[in-house]
Amino acid sequence: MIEVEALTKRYGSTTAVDGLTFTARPGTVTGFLGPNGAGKSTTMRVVVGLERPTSGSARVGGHRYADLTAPLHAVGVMLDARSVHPGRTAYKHLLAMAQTHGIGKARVREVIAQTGLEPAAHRRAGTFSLGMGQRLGIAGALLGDPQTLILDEPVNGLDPDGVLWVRRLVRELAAEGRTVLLSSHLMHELALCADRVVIIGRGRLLADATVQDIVERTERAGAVRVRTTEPEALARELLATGAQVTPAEGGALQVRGASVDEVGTAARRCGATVLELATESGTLEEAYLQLTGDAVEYRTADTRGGAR
Ligand SMILES: Nc1ncnc2c1ncn2[C@@H]1O[C@H](COP(=O)(O)OP(=O)(O)OP(=O)(O)O)[C@@H](O)[C@H]1O
Repeated sequence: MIEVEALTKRYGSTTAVDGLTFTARPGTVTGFLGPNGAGKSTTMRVVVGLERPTSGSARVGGHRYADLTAPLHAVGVMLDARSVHPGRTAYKHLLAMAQTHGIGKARVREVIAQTGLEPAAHRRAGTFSLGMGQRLGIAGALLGDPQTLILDEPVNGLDPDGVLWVRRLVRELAAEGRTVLLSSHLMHELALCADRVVIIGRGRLLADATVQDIVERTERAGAVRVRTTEPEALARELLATGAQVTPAEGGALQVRGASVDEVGTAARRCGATVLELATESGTLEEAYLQLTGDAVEYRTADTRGGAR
């Protein structure tokens, strides 16, 4: 369990984290999202004792990280996969970590096998690809068989096989009752592997809910999309029943305030042939973009030439 409570972290005049409260629970994969500079890394660094909070607190399994006597057994952390000494082999790196906690060589070999690093175990980490470095970082996080895992961008640099492997791994870890906090900018991937998401912007909480709840809050969710041979006639028919109708992509109509059945019946009344009819559902990416629209620190001009 990770409990972040009223956490604030300032660097001089920059407030990186601003009164943030959330809990990542056992048996759950919690996705941690936010635009660049939102304060995710700072929050994770405070949780694992690399930064002191300005105010508020962060606890792992009920303890401050600094009070943990054997941190590797309590929380497995992968914050920066490149932080490995480049001259050390994967095996030596993990063995050095293991020795700080009296963990045996058998466990080192176990996590090497679990993360698919066997063929590279005796190669220097400096020669590793980004994806192999990620696997080594995850191996280090798993070493102490911890109840809580914090993984910053674990799928970054992984090939499709690796992405699938991380997805299965985090699901398995949660199924074993562990707490997994996972940051990623890959919304589609997070939607597949996270149960809940915590979304922050400018250091503040924007949303803390299940993926399903968040997706249901999108502007598109619950609307009906209909494509017909007689869009004008159907629009008139629906407007007369009090529904709201707007033009949608591909000559379709987006309808609010009427169910699929009601739209189908209205089409029959006005003699329109229905070519397509479905309830729309949003995506985590849409929900994220809607929620963080005002909290993006670094904007890029969009493809139409204007700022979003
Ligand atoms: N050591 C530091 N000194 C000064 N400012 C910092 C420091 N670390 C982070 N910041 C600032 O705090 C804010 C939050 O940064 P943080 O790295 O936590 O964001 P993030 O959500 O992890 O971003 P990203 O997705 O880009 O990794 C940013 O404005 C950043 O510039």
